[in-house]
Amino acid sequence: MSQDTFCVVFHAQIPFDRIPHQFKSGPMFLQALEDGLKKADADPSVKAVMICGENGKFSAGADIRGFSSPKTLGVALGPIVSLIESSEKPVVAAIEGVALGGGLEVALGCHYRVAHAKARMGLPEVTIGLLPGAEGTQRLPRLIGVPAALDMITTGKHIPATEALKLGLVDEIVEENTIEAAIRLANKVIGQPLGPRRLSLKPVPKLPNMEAFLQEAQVKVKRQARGFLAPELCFQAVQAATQRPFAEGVRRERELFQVLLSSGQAQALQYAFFAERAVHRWATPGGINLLFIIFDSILLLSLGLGTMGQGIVTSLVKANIPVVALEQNLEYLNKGRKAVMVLLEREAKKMEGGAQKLDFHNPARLQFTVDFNLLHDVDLVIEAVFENMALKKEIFHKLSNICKPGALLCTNTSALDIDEIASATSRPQQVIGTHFFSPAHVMRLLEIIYGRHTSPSAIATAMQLAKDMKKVGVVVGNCFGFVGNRMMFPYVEQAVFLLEEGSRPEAVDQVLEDFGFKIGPFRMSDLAGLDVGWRSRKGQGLTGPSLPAGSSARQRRGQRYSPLPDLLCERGRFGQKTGKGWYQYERAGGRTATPDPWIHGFLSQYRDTHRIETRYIDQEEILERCLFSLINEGFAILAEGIASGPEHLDVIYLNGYGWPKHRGGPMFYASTVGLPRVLAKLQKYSEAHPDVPKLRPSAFLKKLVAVGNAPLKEWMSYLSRQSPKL
Ligand SMILES: CC/C=C\C/C=C/C(=O)SCCNC(=O)CCNC(=O)[C@H](O)C(C)(C)COP(=O)(O)OP(=O)(O)OC[C@H]1O[C@@H](n2cnc3c(N)ncnc32)[C@H](O)[C@@H]1OP(=O)(O)O
Repeated sequence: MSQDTFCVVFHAQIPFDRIPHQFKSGPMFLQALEDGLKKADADPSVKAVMICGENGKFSAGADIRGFSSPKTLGVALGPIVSLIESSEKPVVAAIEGVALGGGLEVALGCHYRVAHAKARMGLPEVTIGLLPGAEGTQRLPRLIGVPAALDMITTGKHIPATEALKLGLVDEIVEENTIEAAIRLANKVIGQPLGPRRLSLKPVPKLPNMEAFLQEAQVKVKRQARGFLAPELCFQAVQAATQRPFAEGVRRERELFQVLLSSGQAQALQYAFFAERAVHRWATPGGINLLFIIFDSILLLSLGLGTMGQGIVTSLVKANIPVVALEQNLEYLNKGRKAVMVLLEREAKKMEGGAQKLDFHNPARLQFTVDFNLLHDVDLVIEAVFENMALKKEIFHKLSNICKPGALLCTNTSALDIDEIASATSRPQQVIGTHFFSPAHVMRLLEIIYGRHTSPSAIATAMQLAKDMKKVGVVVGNCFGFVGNRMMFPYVEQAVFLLEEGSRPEAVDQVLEDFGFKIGPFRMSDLAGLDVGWRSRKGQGLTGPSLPAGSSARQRRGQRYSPLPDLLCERGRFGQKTGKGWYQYERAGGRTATPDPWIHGFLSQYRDTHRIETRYIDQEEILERCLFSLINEGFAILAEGIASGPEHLDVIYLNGYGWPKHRGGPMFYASTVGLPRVLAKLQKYSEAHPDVPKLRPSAFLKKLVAVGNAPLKEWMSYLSRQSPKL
C-alpha cells in the first residue's frame, strides 16, 4: 500500500460468515469508522483515504435487527457519510462483494468508487419497509439521475457492477485486486479539486419533463404498492431531492424515515426477511446438518411436460442443472419442447448483458426424450404429470424398478397423499413431495413434503435443490393440501359462502385486494380455472356422478357446502380460458375481468331457490371471515405438527399465495391483530354458522389466548407434541 493512502477497513455490518459479534452492533462500528476518518484527516502524512470492507465484502448495510430499537443506526450514519464527503483528502471506496443499504450510502459519501466486476450494489431498504435514511435518497439522484435512482430506491433491486458503471454509480470496475485499484486511483487524484466530487454540492440532473415524469412515476409506484407505504415514501424522498436544496431534502428524508419506522410495516417486512432465512435452517431434532448435496454433477429428470413440467425444466436449466425432459409420446414431447424453448429464449433475453449465460442448446445440459431407459442414470426425478393418484402410482412403480438405487423420487403435487404414492415403490424413504407453484420458473415457493418414510437426507437433498433453483424451500408434513392449499380451502369456502348470503364476486375481491392481495379469490379462481377444483371435488365424491343419490344440495357429510362453483362449471364457465367464470372476459383466454350481470342474476335466483335471505355484508365481515378462517387452519396445522413454526406458514403465503409482504404473512398478521380478537371473531362467526367447522376456533388458538396472548416467537413452546419427524 502506498504510504500516502490511509486505509479504513469498513467492517461488514452483517454476519456473512458469522462475523464477530461486536461488529453487529451499530454504534460501535460507526465509532470505528468515524475514528478512522478523523485520524486520517488529522495526520498530515496521509494524502488520501481508501475505504474497503473486511474479507472481500464491502457491506450489506445495517444490522436489520437493530431497527427494532428506537435509536437507529441511520440517524448516526447520515452525519458520518457527510463527514466522509467533507474530507479535504480524496476518499475512494473499494467495493467488493456487496454494497447495500447503509453500505452503499457510505460509498456515495466517498469521492470516488471502484468496484470489482462481480460486486453488486443496491439500496434495498424499501424491501424491509424503510427508505435509505443516511442521505442516500438525496445523493443517488444527484449521481445517476432521477429515473435510475427512483428505480433503484423504490424497487430495492441489486444491480451488478457492469450496470453500475453504465449508470455512473461507480467510476471504475476491475477484474483483479479492487483494493489495489482503489489505492492507485486515490494516488492519482491527490491534489485534484474535490468540490465536483461532493454529491451534496451537485445539482440533480435536469430532465426536459421532470414534472410529468414524476407524476407518471408516482402513479406507477402507488398502483404497484397496494397499501405498502415504503415505495411511496421512497418516491417522496427522491421527489424532495428534485425540489429542495440538499440539506432540506435530508430533513425530509429523515421525517419520512421516521414515519416508516413507526408504521408497523417495517416490522412485518423485517420479520419476513428473517422468517425466510429461518425456514431454510432445516435440521433433524438431533441437529444434524444435512445440507451437503452439490448439484453440479447430478443429472435430473423431469417427467411430464405440461405447464408445470415446462416451468420446472426452465428453472432447472436456469439453475445450471443438467436435465433430461421425458414425455410419454412424441406429440406431447414436441409440444412441450417448443414451449420450454420459448420460455428459455425469453429468460436468455432477460439475462443478456449479465455475467451468466443460459446453456440450453447443449444436449449435455438439456435433452428431450421419450426413452424411459434414460431413467437408469439419473440422480433425481421430478414427476410432473397431472393430479391423478392412479397414474402417479403407476409411474412411481415404474421409477422404483428402473432408477438406480440412490435416486431421489420427487412428485410434484398440490394435494395428493405422498405416502400413498410412495407405497407404489420399494424405496419409500426416497420419495418426497415437491409442490411447485405456477408458473414454476417464476414463483419462488417450493413446498417440500415429507412422507411417513421419507429419509432426512432426502429432505436435505430437496432443500438443496430448492436453494440451487433460487427458490424458497419450506419443509412441511403430509396432509391433504399440505400447508398452502389446506389454509386456502377455508378462505375460498368463505368467499363462496359470502356470495350465497348476499355478496358479489367483485365486492369480495375488492376487499381482499384493498387488504393488499394481488388478486382476490374469484379473480384467482378464474385465472387458475374453475375446472381444476371441480375435478378434485368430483374425485372426492362431493359432486358429479359419484355423489350419493338424494344428497342435499347445500350439505355434504353433515357440513355446509356450496354447489355454486360446480353449477358454474356445469354451464361451461371455467374462468378466463372459456371467457366466462365469476366474471366475464373480452374473449376466451382474455384477461380483463368485468363484473357479469349474468352472475348477479344467477346468484339472486340461486338464493330464491334455496330460500336464502339476501343481506348486506360489510367489508369487515368479508375480510374477517376469509382471513380468520385461513389463519384458524394455520393454528390447526401448527398443532398437528404439519409445519414447524408460524414462520413456515408465513413464508409459504408470502412467496406462493400473494399475501401482501407488508403484512408479514397470515400468522404474523394474526399476532398484530391480537389473538384474543381473532378468537372472539371466529367464535362469533362460528355461532352464526354452526355447520361450518372451519370457523370453529382451533384448540391451539384458544390455548394461546388463555395463556395471555403469547407472542409469536413463543407459540410453539405451548405445544407439547411436535412433528414426529422434524
Ligand atoms: C436511517 C437509517 C438509514 C440508513 C442505515 C442503513 C440501513 C440499512 O443498511 S438497511 C439494510 C440494508 N441491507 C439489506 O437489506 C441487505 C439484506 N441482506 C441481503 O440481501 C442478503 O442477506 C445478502 C445479499 C447480503 C447475502 O445473501 P446470502 O448470501 O444469500 O445470505 P443470507 O441472506 O442467507 O444471509 C446470511 C446471514 O446474514 C444475515 N443477514 C443478512 N443481511 C443482514 C442484515 N442486513 N442484518 C442482519 N442480518 C443480516 C441473514 O439473516 C443470515 O443469517 P443467518 O445465517 O443467521 O440466517
